[in-house]
Amino acid sequence: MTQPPRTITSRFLSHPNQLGVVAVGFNGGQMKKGVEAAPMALIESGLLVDLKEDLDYEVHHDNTVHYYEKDIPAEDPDHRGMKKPRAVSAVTERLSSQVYNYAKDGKFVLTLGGDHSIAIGSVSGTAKAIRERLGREMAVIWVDAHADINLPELSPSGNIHGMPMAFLTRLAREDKRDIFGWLQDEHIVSTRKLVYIGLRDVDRGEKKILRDNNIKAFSMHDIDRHGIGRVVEMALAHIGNDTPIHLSFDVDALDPQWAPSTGTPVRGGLTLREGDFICECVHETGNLVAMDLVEVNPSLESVGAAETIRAGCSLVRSALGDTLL
Ligand SMILES: NC(=[NH2+])NCCC[C@H](N)C(=O)O
Ligand SMILES: [Mn+2]
Ligand SMILES: [Mn+2]
Repeated sequence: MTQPPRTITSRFLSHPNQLGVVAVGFNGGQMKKGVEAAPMALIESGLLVDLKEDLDYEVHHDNTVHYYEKDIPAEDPDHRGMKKPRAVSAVTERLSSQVYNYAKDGKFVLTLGGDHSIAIGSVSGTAKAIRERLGREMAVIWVDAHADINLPELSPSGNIHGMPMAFLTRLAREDKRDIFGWLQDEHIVSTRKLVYIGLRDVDRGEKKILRDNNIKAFSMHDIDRHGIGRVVEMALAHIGNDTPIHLSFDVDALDPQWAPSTGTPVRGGLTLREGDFICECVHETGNLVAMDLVEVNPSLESVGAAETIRAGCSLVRSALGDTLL
């Protein structure tokens, strides 16, 4: 269906119709191969063409899926229980500057993962650009079955895709430059500006972190109790209407019925319609400046891969202003 041309507005972007896209084929934040193929699969299914042709975005993309082979060190022993810490650090450091380069011009930045460890790069890059450009702190809406805020020592798996929010808030810190020591003050997100939606598999240590730091979190229980409409309203009210938003969407927030092809599926999740609704509402604020879509793994559950890719495309389109009517 063709849509009437649309005026794209945003309080915090100088070029709200310009979209910088970074395709990140990285899987080193967890152990399952296949998640590196997601950006290609999403693009091949027509995502960027839709954004150009249906939604009128001017898409800036280097037509490359980045695998960062040259940045990945040969030697990468575990450190504080973290697996592949130098690889994740090097890749996210590079990604951070790629995202920053689009965001500093006032473009919207879309990062297609890859596993969720890449948010260390995308969120830090946006946060730095927003600070420089607007002198403001940015908020993060993290839609996920998981909180991804494990401290290295408390992580049950050692997989860094379960830790990005810990490094981004400085709850986890490391001085070695090649293990996230490159993260500076300008890259950091305040725990007050973080909101979760969709949680249902949170580790013991993470629950304590959420409680001790008073982090705003809406679980599936909250969604069952209040309905998705009220939950999104409360999440946005917590952030306030004067704050730029980075939306980090892990496809495993959706129920495996809608997104079976993902590395750590958890039953009892969002319907695709609820996921799209979250994205639509965040778009409607006019405050969204960046989005990640992560954890699509087309090689898992081969029957469900096309379904999962379609769900991912739908979430991105919704966040970028696609409407039903
Ligand atoms: N981005 C994700 N899918 N994260 C899953 C994390 C699972 C678990 N909490 C861990 O730390 O290992
Ligand atoms: Mn997850
Ligand atoms: Mn995640």
